[in-house]
Amino acid sequence: MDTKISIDNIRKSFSRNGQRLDVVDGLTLEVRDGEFVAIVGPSGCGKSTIMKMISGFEQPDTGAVRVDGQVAKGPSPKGIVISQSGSVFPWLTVRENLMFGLNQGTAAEKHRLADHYAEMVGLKGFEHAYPRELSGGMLKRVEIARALVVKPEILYMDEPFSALDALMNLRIRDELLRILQEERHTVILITHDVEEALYLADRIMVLSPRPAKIQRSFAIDAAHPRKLSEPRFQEMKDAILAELGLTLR
Ligand SMILES: Nc1ncnc2c1ncn2[C@@H]1O[C@H](COP(=O)(O)OP(=O)(O)OP(=O)(O)O)[C@@H](O)[C@H]1O
Repeated sequence: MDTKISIDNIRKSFSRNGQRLDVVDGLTLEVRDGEFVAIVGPSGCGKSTIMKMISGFEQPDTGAVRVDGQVAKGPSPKGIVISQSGSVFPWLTVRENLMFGLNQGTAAEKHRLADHYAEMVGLKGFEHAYPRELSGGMLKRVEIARALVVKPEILYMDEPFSALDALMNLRIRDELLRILQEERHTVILITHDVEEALYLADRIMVLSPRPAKIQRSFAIDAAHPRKLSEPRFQEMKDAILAELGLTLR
């Protein structure tokens, strides 16, 4: 498979109270077209900063991020970010939210596309509902549908499910996998949830404490759905937690 995203030795520091804070310290990673890469790291190590640089919203001090071989100087139209905070407009219905990013086509075509993606994420029948009428899990589905409707080549997911309760989190993971089987996207997921990464990703990159760099990577050569209770996943989970400095007895 071809390289989709190439992250070449990126560094980032911030200045705080006149002091330099090194946040990312030489991160290098190649993501193949259609690959699902999860990045896990300890709290405050620089995960969101890394995601902002990869998605083009922040520029690295040195190094470069390339998408399809082109240096990313800003957010690429090829990718879309799904974050924890959410971006659903409360004053628009589900259908209107989904239509918002569509620039081409007639109103009827936009309706059809919006309703298709609403159905895909399990929101059929809620096209005319307002966000305040939806549960947290349904809102997250609107978020995912809003990202998918513009047919992005890359999904950048920054702790997208962390605000959901545990059960809804598990459901949404399965929906995401189902959608990715229907429409292949390249995905970068930032998470602190090792099981989420093990369940979803083709590869897991474990970050060091701040300043962040890749400490170790784990390839997961296993089909979906995955049963995380299997010994091989438990062993990998223990190894990842050990990398994060959490050794369980
Ligand atoms: N724009 C900024 N200016 C100054 N410092 C910043 C800026 N953005 C992030 N930082 C600092 O960089 C460090 C890493 O922040 P970042 O949000 O990337 O970490 P994180 O791993 O995503 O955190 P968390 O696990 O809590 O979500 C923190 O100490 C933060 O205060």
